[in-house]
Amino acid sequence: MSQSVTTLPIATILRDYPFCSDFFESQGMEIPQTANSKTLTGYLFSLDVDYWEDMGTSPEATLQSFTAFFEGMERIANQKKFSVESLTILGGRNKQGEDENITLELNRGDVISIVGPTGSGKSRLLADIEWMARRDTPTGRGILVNGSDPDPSWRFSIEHKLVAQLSQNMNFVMDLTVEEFVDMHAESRLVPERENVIQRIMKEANSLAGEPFTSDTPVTSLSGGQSRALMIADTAFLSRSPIVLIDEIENAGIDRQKALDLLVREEKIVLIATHDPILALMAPRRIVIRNGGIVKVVETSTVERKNLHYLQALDNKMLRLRNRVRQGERIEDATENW
Ligand SMILES: Nc1ncnc2c1ncn2[C@@H]1O[C@H](COP(=O)(O)OP(=O)(O)OP(=O)(O)O)[C@@H](O)[C@H]1O
Repeated sequence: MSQSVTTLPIATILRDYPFCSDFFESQGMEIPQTANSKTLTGYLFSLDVDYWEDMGTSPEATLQSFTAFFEGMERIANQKKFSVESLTILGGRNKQGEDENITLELNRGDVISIVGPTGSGKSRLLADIEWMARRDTPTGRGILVNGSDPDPSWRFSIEHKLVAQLSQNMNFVMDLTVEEFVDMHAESRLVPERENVIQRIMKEANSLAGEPFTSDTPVTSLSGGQSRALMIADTAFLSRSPIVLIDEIENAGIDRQKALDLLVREEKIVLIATHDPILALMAPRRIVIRNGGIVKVVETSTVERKNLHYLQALDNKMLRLRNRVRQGERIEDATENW
């Protein structure tokens, strides 16, 4: 495919593969309008020796770099075709070396929380999934994708990046606005109609975050909750990874239910390690971990789901209390109406 592209007229290349203009720009090549009807190969070989001397390269080397660039971009575009229908966790051993004795299958659109005391092994389970464990981690667990052993090379492959991980600390170090950050990400994913996608991400991120932010906000000035909200919306719309691992979102002050709904709508498999009972009950199932091992999987019952709004009301009371303390108020009515 990429070989034949170089024999197409430049105008056709730029129309059908608009990302190619980035290649020419990065090479410092300004292609005049008059060359649009020439093939890329024809144009490059029509340039004189002085031009190539100035550029410090040759038409052959430029064609070779173009072909490598084009093939790389095509590979990225083709990632869409790999679909994960199921993820299976094959039990390993707990910290005492006892068998977990479990096989757990998750399907597209499933959300499952992971609960257990501090140090019990919640993050370890997420790490096993991210690493696509093949009985080669301290837990001895195995992970299957679509019922089969994933190829070990996927661990390092950008094309098969199956897992997106949202960790507790998201620190931006780039000097970019929110819009520039999302646009850069969308561009690297070859997303068509980037403007629309950016707007959707901004809208969803703002509906998740407590405090709104605009597209010209520098990413470095986002609060913890706002960056979390941005990354969740960004993951939902731009990440091709079908599996999303979340390590704690409870402290980020974002709308947890909306965050889950958004990821589910995009048909991701979502696993959330959490100490937050509300978040744990929002998921239809929860994995209970003790002493490094999965001890059971509990389905959220109808009663639990029904009672969720009581817990949320309690949580809102705590939030109001927190805000009052933050404002410097004295709290002497805590037993009455917070
Ligand atoms: N089955 C296991 N076998 C051996 N080591 C394990 C096992 N499970 C967990 N560990 C180890 O136990 C330690 C604590 O686990 P981990 O960090 O996953 O706990 P956690 O539940 O996420 O804790 P926290 O709630 O504090 O974040 C880690 O060093 C981890 O590698």
